[in-house]
Formats: sequence, structure tokens, C-alpha cells
Amino acid sequence: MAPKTPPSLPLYEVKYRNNIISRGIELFILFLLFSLLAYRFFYLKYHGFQWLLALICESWFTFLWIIIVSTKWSQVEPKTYPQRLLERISAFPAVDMFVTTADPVLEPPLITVNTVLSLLAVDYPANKLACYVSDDGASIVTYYSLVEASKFAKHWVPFCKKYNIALRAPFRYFSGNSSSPPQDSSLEFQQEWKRMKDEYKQLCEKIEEASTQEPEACDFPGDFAVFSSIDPKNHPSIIKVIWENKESVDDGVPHLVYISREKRPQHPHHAKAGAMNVLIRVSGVMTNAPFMLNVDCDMYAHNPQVVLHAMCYFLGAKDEKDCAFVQFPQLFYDGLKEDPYGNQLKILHEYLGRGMSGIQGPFYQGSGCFHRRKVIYGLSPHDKITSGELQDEYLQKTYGKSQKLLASVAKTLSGGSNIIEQFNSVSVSSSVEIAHQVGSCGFEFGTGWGQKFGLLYGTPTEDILTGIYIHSRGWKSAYCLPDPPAFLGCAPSTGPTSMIQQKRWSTGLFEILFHSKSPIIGTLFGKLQLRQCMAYLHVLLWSMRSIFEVCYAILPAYCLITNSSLLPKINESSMLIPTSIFIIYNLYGLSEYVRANEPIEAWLNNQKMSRINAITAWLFGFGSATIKLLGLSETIFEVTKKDQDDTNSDFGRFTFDDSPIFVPGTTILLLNLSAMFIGLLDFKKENIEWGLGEVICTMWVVFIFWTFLKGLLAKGKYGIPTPTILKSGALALLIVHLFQIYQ
Ligand SMILES: O=c1ccn([C@@H]2O[C@H](COP(=O)(O)OP(=O)(O)O[C@H]3O[C@H](CO)[C@@H](O)[C@H](O)[C@H]3O)[C@@H](O)[C@H]2O)c(=O)[nH]1
Ligand SMILES: [Mn+2]
Repeated sequence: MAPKTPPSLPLYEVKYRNNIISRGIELFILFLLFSLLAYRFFYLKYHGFQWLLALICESWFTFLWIIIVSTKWSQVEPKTYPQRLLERISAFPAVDMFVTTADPVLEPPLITVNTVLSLLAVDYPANKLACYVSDDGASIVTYYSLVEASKFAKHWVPFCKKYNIALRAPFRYFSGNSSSPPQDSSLEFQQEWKRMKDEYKQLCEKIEEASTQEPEACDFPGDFAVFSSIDPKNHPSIIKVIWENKESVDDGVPHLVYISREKRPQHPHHAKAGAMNVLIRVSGVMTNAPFMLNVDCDMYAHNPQVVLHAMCYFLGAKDEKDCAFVQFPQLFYDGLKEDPYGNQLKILHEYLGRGMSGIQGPFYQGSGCFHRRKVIYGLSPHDKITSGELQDEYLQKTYGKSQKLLASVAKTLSGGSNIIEQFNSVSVSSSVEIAHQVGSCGFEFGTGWGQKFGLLYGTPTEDILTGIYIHSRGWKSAYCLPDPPAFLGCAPSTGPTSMIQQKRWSTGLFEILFHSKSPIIGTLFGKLQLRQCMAYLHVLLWSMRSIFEVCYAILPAYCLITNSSLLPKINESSMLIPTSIFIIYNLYGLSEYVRANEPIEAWLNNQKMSRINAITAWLFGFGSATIKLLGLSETIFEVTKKDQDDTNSDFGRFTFDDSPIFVPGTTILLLNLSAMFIGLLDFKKENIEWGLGEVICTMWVVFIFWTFLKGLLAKGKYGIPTPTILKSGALALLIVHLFQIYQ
């Protein structure tokens, strides 16, 4: 046995990065930006409208840069020591693990099954874990797959623990070329490995078969009857205990519960937030663990010690206020290193994520996050619960009418920091009836769910809003970066899905600004720190950015078309300001990738994609958020398609479809191309106002939209559909014409 570590050693440490040089460069860029603004301001009277617009856009970019400098100022290097925890602690707190899925087609059940298996097999006493799957698709295939998976789990979980398997999601473990077990392993292991691989193959086949057959044709006996001819948008709640760890053995398989909450057309279901609140309540009446883990159906546990890592924070924190939730960054598997869609967010986590963690803590990212139940129930740090607040009447009004739920809420609220005791001892299956009650859609009516506690409603980015509200009450959150990474999910791998996701995010984030729990209100009236508020604004303003980015991408073209200027001439000394901003900003951005061991292509692709996202998807986000805020329509949660198999050879090449989301990008590209053409025609004329600066800017825009340029010429899914090209062409011509009239 390893020697016991002295109890004085901490369970986690948070050091700060030495980033003096980066700070210096960031401040220097800020100085240059201010110089540019000053230059614009003093020369405003000699120039036309385009100069004013440039000043406005550049003021906005400067404002964003201030936010970035502030957010990146103190970046953390967190470290957790699960080994010390194991040596020191004998009784572990319970954890309820939630998995949400919504659509068996966009989210193939096999993916959900793998996530569930990886969670059931984590290194943690099985009798302290329970896994709850919420299925908003009310799909018989998903349910059937989970039933089959639970049978497989009885072999898989012991196998993983016995041989300390590093990767516990079977589709990853058995993927690639591993057709035979490692040769240097014991004979016994090799045999078991083969058996597991066979069993997993059978599981896949069963799920495959169930997915391809028409649901009616499936002849599922008894248990499956409730699913027959079900309408996923209109059905009573279905709750099934698939597996119960009845003897409460610590090396068995944790409980597995299937939940499809009640849905009625006349009741808003609040998408993922609604699903999460049902999970919280159902688990409240069943196991009522003091901690809750939540993952999306595609985010499997990549590191079997995830729960231990999270516990290092929860149990190691001197003051529980420092740790309302523990967030692991959202990372993705099978992503191309060059990140063609710019959606792997690695650099975002690497600098902004670590930077926020140096203020009040990371965002709640919706997946890969451990929460304290009492924080989700609305408590503030060091809240003293008065007995009045535990009276039935008060609780009923606030948390809903279920005696059993109220008892469990009361236990959680009054539990203080005693987190070992709260675990329910009642059997899980005896609570199914009450679970139906708390899973019904009328249950929340008139209560505080989604308004004052739980996951908050009112935006499709419920995660960020909920996190803001937690930080506004004075809690901090913790960022945990174990190696290997804790969770891996799948990032959208086609142009359209990526755009839809960006649009949904930017819409939802913008709506938060107008919510009663917005970060501005949180800072003015709550305990949200100013710099944390600024960091939140950085993402909440995504869709607003589109306006300025669109203007800025049009301005150089405007100059070429109307023979006007935006930048100093190449031989003027003031040209140094924009040139050095351009060069230093880009080199600095590149250095961030190099320091994070990312390839240069990833930097280039991310540069391009952040402009493309801003100009296309975020613009649509701005539109749909505005429509929603004007009360003209509701935003809907469009679920992202998860790809099971990313091995198709052309994965990574940008794809298009006939969505209008591709119109603005194509228009801007065509506009800049026409501007170059017009500029070429005018080139020899006298009195040319524009110079090399404007030409380079136009070329830069064309370069940013290179994928679109290729899309103009390509066919099939790699090409921009002809109607989109025609619409964009007409729009571009119209704009050129307008420019020429109003110059
Ligand atoms: O009505 C719904 C809609 C979605 N989901 C689930 O929500 C999760 C996230 O949906 P997804 O389509 O994968 O969205 P992403 O944009 O990939 O999700 C990110 O962004 C969301 C906020 O927009 C967060 O909720 C997620 O946790 C975060 O991973 C998935 O497990 C879905 O099954 C539901 O349970 N019910
Ligand atoms: Mn997702």
C-alpha cells in the first residue's frame, strides 16, 4: 500500500499562470486601438460617412478588447489530487448523474448508451451513484437500448474495474484497429477482452436492428407497451427503473432510471432546462444525492476518475462558497486537428476559460458539470435556513406539491455541509409513483422551478443563465482540468449543423441580457463581480457583434466601389497604426495557438470561422432574438445532430445546404469580389481616393470567405446551392447600386 499522504497536503491547488508578456502585448494592442480611435476622431471632419462608421465599429472592437484583456488577466493552472482523496476518505458522498437526450434520430441511442456505460463504470463506489436518463424523444428504441445496455453493464463494469481500463465507453475502447487485445497482457485478460468485444458487438447489432425496424413492427413485450403509438409531444410521463442496485453493493452496477417527462402541446416544455428540472426532482424523490453531475447524451466520461476529481474540490474547499459547481471544459473527440469548423473551442477554454476561473469561476457549460444540489435549490452561500422556510406551506408554494419531494428538499436545505448523510435509504423502485407525479407537466405551475431555482427558463442557453444566477448569489465555481480530459463529446461536423448551433447559442445568449437575472442586474444588485460580468458580456454580445462585423466587412468594398478612402495612404506615417494592429493582433493570436500546441492551420481556420460565424450565424441569432424579444415568436431549441461515425473520408470539408443562413456570407463575398473588379476597372483613372490598404482589406475579406468561394464553384453538398447564389448575387448587385447612388 502507498504511504498515507500527510493530511496537510491539499486535495486541489490553484496556481496562477505567469502571463506577464501576454499582458504586455494585450495592453500594447489596446494602446494601438486607442490611437486608431484618436486618429479617426481627429480626421473625422475631412471624411465621409464611411469614416464615422469605421469609428463606430472600431470603438466596439476596442470595447470587446478591453473585456478580453480583463478576462484573460489572471489565468489559473488548477490541479486536483484524487489519490490523496482516496487515501484520506472512507465515506464518499452520493452523486446523481443525469444524461439528457431528445431525439433518437439526431442523437443515435448507441451514443447515449455509451455515455451511460462510461458513467456506470466510473471509479467510485457504485452504491453512491445513480444514473438518470431523460428522453425527450419518448423513444422506444432509446429505452430498449438502455435496457440492453444495463445487461451488458453487468459484465462491462466489473471488467473495467478489474483491469483498470482507461477508456470506459466501449465504442471508443473497441474502436480503431484494436481487433485483438494487447499481446503483452495476461491470457485471462485476453479471453475476457474477446468476450467483452463480442458482447458489445451483439449489443450494437440489437440496437441497430431496433433502430432500423419501424417502431410498430417491434414486438417488444409487456414493459414496452407504453411506448406503442406514442406521440413524443403529447404523452404522460414514463418512468422506469431499468436497474436497481438493490443490495447496495459498492462494486456492483449503479441504479439506472429512464425518464420521459410528461409533454402536452399546451404546456411549454422549456427544452433542456425543463428536462433537467424533472431529472432534479425525480432524483430528489429517489436518491436525493447532494451532488449532481449533468452531461449531454454525447459526452462520455473519458477519464474514469472524474467523480473523484470533482470531489477533490467539493471536499477539499475550505469554504464551500468557493465551489458551487465544478465544471470540466467541453472537449470533443475525433475532431480534426485543423478544426475546420472552428467549433472545438480549445483556445476559448485555454485562455478565456482559465481567465474566468481566476475571477469568479468558469461558466456552467451545460455538460460535464457537477452541481451542489442545494445551490440548484436556490441557496446562497452560508444561508441560514429559518424554520419558517422549512414549513410545509412555504415549501409547497415554492417547490411544488409532493410530500416526498418536500421532505427531500427540506433535508437538502437544512443539511448544511453534512453531505454524507443525505443519501436516501428508501428503495428506488418504491418511488416510481411519486416520480410520475413530480415529472408531470403541471407540477411546476405556480412554483419557483425555472424562475427562482433549478435550471432557469427563458433562453435556449439555460446553462449560461443558470451559471450567472449562481455567481450573482456570491458563489464561485471551480474549473477542473484533469489529464486525460474528463469528458469528450461530439462537435458538429457539417457546415449547416455548426451554423445552427452557433445561431441557437447567439440567440439564447442575447436573450439573457434582457432577462431579469442578467449579469448587469447581477452586478448592480447582486454579488456578481464586475470583471465576471464583463466576461459574461463577452459571450452574451455575440449576436450584437454581427452588426459591426458585417459593416466592417462591407466598408473596404464600399470604398472601392465609391472611390473613397478608409485608411491612410501607404506612405503616410499614420498608416503605421492600422498596419501594426493587424500584424501584432494576428501574430499574437497565432502565438496563443502555438503555446497551446495547436497547429497553425487551426489558428487560420478559427480566424476564418469566427468571422464567418459572426457574419452569418450570429446575424441570424440577432434576428431571431429580436423577434423573440418583440414577442413575435418563441425561440426553439434545434437539437444538434450527433455523428456516430466520423471516419468518412471527406469529414472536414465545409458543407452547405439551402438554408438562408448562407445568404449573408455569400452576399458579402460577392460584394467584395465585385468591388475588386470595379476597383480594377478604375485603377488607371485619375483621382483615385483609395489605396493599397483598402485593396488588402477587400482581399482579406475574400480570403476569410475562401470556403464560400470554393462553395461557389463546387457541386453537391460542398457547393452553395444555386438559389442561394442567385439571391446573394441579386442582393450584392442591389448593394453596389445603392452605394453608387448614395455615395
Ligand atoms: O428539448 C430538448 C432539447 C435538448 N435536450 C438535450 O440537451 C442537450 C444539448 O443539446 P445539443 O443539441 O447537443 O446542443 P449543444 O449546442 O451541443 O449543447 C450545448 O449548449 C446547450 C445550450 O445551448 C447546453 O444546454 C448544452 O449542455 C451544451 O452542451 C442534449 O443532450 C439534448 O438531448 C433535451 O433534453 N431536450
Ligand atoms: Mn451537443
